[in-house]
Amino acid sequence: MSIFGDTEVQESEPKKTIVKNSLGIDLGTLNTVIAKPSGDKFDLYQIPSVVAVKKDDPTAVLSVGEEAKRMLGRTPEDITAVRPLKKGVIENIAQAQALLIKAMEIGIKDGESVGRIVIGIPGDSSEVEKNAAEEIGRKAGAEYVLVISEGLAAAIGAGLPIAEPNGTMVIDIGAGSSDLVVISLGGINDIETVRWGGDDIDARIVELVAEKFNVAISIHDAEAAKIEVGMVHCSEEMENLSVEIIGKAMDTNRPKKVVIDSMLVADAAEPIMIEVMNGLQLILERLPPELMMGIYSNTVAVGGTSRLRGVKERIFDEVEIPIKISDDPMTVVAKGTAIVAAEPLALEPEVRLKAMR
Ligand SMILES: Nc1ncnc2c1ncn2[C@@H]1O[C@H](COP(=O)(O)OP(=O)(O)OP(=O)(O)O)[C@@H](O)[C@H]1O
Repeated sequence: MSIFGDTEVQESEPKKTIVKNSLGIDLGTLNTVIAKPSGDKFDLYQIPSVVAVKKDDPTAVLSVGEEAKRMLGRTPEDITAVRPLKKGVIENIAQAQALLIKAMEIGIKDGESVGRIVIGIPGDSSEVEKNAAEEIGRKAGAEYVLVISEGLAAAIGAGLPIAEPNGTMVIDIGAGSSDLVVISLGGINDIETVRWGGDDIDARIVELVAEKFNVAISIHDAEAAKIEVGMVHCSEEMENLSVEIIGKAMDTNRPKKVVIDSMLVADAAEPIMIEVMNGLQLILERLPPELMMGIYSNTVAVGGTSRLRGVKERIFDEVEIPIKISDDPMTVVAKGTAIVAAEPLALEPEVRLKAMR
């Protein structure tokens, strides 16, 4: 269990009615983030979205979270470590349920009952996927489960004026998928989901290093290099940083040092950025002029991949919308779900109906 700060002060209004033992959960492809309302702040926890299962019975979950992640790549022959979500979509219900139960155990102390949980899932999830998430929450022991779109949750967590008619937009660039969500009058007005994200950048870095240097590197080293020196192509000049990695020479099978620089990461990120930009163009094509002013003044980027240097500049280059990168891009969805969980009035009934599309 990793607690990464329970001291952040939420800027939103103090809550009126706190529902006992309410939890917000962002069920992510890479990480599951749990936010527990605590006064006007949140206790935040994060676990890797990984479970270890028996190879011959993928529903037999042996461990979840950190412990399962440590097993990735080094499991005994009969055990495998897998992610229950792929590209933001629940792939295996039993595994996702184990993940959710773990998340609830972390957020709720022993012997306490789980009152109300709100789960954020990608906004373009099908009815089947949405029902599966609700079902999992109930099976995991929650009295009340509400599933809302991650984009709407992010907007609430970021304190955007979601109830106003002018509109706001959230650009959520995650690990497996990216959601572009327009919100007005408390509901989702339009959404475009691109099944690409930071994981794809890591995979591209591995490919580019193999092509360029004939060296195989691990996906974990690729991700670490991306986080350390990463950027995306944009019109503004960014410092070209570099990091050394030891990989395996593909011709000699010996260790070999390679240098990964920001330009290589930007090249690897380019196909993903193009997909996100195309999604943005589609949203803008459909956007009624009435919402343009709101979008122009109130667009926030969230999700871990929005931390790459140059994302803000690239978006302005492409669509001339000045965006703000969230201060807490990886926890804002969980915070938004926790606000809804703690404050039943955060989403009015008619808004709830619009919380998914
Ligand atoms: N500082 C950083 N710079 C660039 N990328 C980062 C940084 N920190 C995290 N990431 C990337 O962000 C991604 C994880 O983001 P996030 O936690 O928002 O995704 P998720 O919610 O698990 O995924 P999804 O939204 O697709 O279900 C990973 O690809 C990770 O490598």
